[in-house]
Amino acid sequence: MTLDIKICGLKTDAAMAAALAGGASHVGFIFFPKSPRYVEPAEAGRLRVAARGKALAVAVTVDADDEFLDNIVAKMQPDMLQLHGSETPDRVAELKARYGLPVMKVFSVSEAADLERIQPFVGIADRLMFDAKPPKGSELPGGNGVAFDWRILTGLDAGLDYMLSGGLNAANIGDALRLANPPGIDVSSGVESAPGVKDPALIEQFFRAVRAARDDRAA
Ligand SMILES: O=C(O)c1ccccc1N[C@@H]1O[C@H](COP(=O)(O)O)[C@@H](O)[C@H]1O
Repeated sequence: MTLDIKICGLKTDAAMAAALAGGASHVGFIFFPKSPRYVEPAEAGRLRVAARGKALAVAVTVDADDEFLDNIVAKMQPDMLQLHGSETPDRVAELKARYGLPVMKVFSVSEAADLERIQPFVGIADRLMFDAKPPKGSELPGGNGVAFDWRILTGLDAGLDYMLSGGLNAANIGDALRLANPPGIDVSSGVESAPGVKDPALIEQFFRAVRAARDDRAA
C-alpha cells in the first residue's frame, strides 16, 4: 500500500528541499494569521514552484472567507485546499465548485464518537484528515504537536481516504503506522526545532523513521 506523506507549515526553501528530497507527496502552507507557520500567499506561491510535478501543494485555511481564499488561490495556485475549521458540508461543496480544487476536511478527534461527525462529508470532501483536539487555551486549531489515541481510527470503513495528523514525529510514527495503518500522514511541529522553525535534519529523520517502520512491517 502506498503511504502519502505531507510535510506541513513550510516557510523556507531549505525546508521545502528537505521535504521533497525525503519524498513528500504533499507540502502544506498555513494561512492562519495567528500561527507561527503563517506565510503570505505570494511567498507560498514562490515556494510551491519547487514542488511542481513532485508533490501536491496544499493551502491550509481555517473558516476562511471567499476574499481571503480568492487571494490564496490566485497567488499560491494550490493543488488542494485543507479546511481546518468548522466548515460545513455545504461550504466544502461550495469551495470545490468555486475553485475546482480537491478539498481535504479536517476533524479533531479524541474518542470514537467523534468519528460520527464525518458522515455528512463522505462523498463531498475528497479526503479527510484526523487531528487531535487542541489543548485548552491554544489559539491554534492545529499544529499543536498533540497526538490522540490512534487506535480509534481502526473503527473506520476500510477504503476511507484520510490522513492521520497530530503530534507525529520520528519517535512515534512507527507506532502510529502500526496501530492505525493510515493511507496518509501529516506532520508539522514534530519536524521543527522551535515553533514555526522547520529543521531539515528532523524532516530527514522523520522520513527515515517512516521507511524503517514500513520495512519492518514488510519483513
Ligand atoms: O500548523 C499550524 O500552525 C496550523 C494552524 C492552523 C490550522 C492548522 C495548522 N496545522 C495543521 O495541523 C497539523 C498537525 O500539526 P502537528 O504535527 O501536531 O504540529 C499540521 O500538519 C497542519 O496540517
